Amino acid sequence: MELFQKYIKKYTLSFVVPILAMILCIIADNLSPYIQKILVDKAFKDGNTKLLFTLLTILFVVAITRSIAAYVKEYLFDIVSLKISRSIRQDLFKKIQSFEFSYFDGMNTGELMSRMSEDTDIIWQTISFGLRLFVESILCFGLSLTMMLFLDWQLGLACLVALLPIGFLNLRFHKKLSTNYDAISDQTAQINSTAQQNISGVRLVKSFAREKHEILKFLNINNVYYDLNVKLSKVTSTYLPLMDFLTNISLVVMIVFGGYLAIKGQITLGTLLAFSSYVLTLVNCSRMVGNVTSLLAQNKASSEKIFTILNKEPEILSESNSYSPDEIKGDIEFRNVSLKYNTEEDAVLKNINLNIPAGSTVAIMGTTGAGKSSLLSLIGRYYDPCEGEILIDGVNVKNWDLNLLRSKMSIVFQDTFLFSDTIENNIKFSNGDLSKEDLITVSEKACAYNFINSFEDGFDTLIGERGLGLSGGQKQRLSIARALARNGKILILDDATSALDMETEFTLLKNLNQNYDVHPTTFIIGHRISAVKNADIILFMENGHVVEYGNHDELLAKKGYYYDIYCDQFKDFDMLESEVG
Ligand SMILES: Nc1ncnc2c1ncn2[C@@H]1O[C@H](COP(=O)(O)OP(=O)(O)OP(=O)(O)O)[C@@H](O)[C@H]1O
Repeated sequence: MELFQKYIKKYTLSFVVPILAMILCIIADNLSPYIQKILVDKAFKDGNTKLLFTLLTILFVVAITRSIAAYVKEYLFDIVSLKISRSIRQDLFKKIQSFEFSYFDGMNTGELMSRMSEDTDIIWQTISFGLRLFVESILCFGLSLTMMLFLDWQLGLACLVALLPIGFLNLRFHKKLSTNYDAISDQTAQINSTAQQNISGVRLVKSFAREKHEILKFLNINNVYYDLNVKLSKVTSTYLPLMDFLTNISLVVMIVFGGYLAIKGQITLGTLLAFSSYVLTLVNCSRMVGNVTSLLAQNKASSEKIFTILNKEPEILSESNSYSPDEIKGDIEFRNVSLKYNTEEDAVLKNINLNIPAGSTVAIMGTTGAGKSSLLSLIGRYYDPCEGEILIDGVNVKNWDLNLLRSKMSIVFQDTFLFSDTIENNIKFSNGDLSKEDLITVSEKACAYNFINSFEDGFDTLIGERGLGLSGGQKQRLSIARALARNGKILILDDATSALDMETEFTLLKNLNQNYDVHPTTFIIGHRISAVKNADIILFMENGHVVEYGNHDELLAKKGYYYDIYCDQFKDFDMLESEVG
């Protein structure tokens, strides 16, 4: 709630005019019955036409003023609530951008989408409608009650006592709704997340003919959502009529007791008429508070979830006075580095020590799950090691300005991701200033230019959901072109050529070694000897350890893991040679 107040405070000034307009409406609403009372008691009774005309004019002016004030109030409350929800959504998006990889490992996209859309919308509705009505109803209730007590304290008090149980009921109602909305909000996130995952993985679902299973899975989640809402409906339909009943009781009290006082001559007919208007206002205010209670409860559930994210601090951050040199060389050192993704689990990297001079090409091989990607993820601080340190140009990565460090690196992840946009924009994602000439150069280097050119719209071709589908190898080459466009001093290709045929892979890797002013320190995770053999350093990883280190010739001479793979991959050639030869 503190953060919610922070946003309200931020826009305090924007609330001034709509609140004044609201107060004007409330005064107008409470003035009219009083004028009507004078109309009946003085103008009608005494046949005073001059007074009658004056009072009707005042009633007309009050009505016009109220309409204008109501317009200003509605419009400006809408504007300020839109501003607040825009601000929250923006801060939420900014916060999500600041989180490290491990945050997203434990969070699903659908849940975050719910926070950004439905939950933020609820906050908007609460401020523009719920909170406003709540405050308006309470103020209006207070003023009407004061007027009633002023006109006749006995009758006013009797109506108030009749209305008291509603306050108590409202509190209980709010509590019950809060619990229900909390569960509904979680379930909405679940629905979003399931639908989002299904749509993203629609090809997989179809290729395994798992549509029925997915429909059933969604049905179960949807049913839980339905049950929760039915439960909520039960609460609402029990409480709201009960509140209506109690509010109507006060009307009966007013009619019976007020009629009695009028017959006794203790109050005038005009007072009775004004009372009936005031009691109706009290009844409406009570109903309104009951109705918006539901929205306020919804808001409580949503804002708690949003503010849990906003209150969370990212774990991987630049230090103040961080190291931000003009240039980066690309010397990389791993000193006694170990990594754990989860504190309770075993380390996935164990005491790694490496020294990689700037400009070298390092190839990493190893069994699946050996820790190759994990090792490279430490260079750009996507994760921090649990022990040891990584130094770039002799400075611990933790002391580097994170943004600067990452802006000097290019990476192609194992899972290719391209935006639903044009090919040009996808490549330029890493460097918005890339000239047309450089766009062509990097595409050629990544062996992508020919196939891009074969498309009717060339670089303007739309890819992804809205546009043309691409093959796995084409996607990989576009991702490599995107990485090259950054022209970083550290280049990481995490199994980025796995979908390419050997010849294209060979050409691409050869291109990577040419035409640089300064060759970047390059890491290539690969499985084919042909892809790694020309590297300056080849690492072989096994179960979180670097078990072999050297160049191609050195590793062959060692007759270890690398040698075994070499023999395995080239035995067919030997067989062929011996068969042909
Ligand atoms: N984000 C993560 N959270 C938790 N564990 C992870 C995460 N990423 C990887 N791991 C685990 O760390 C270990 C090393 O994974 P890593 O991806 O580094 O291996 P790899 O050698 O690159 O494998 P592959 O060749 O299959 O890509 C594996 O046991 C994997 O399950």
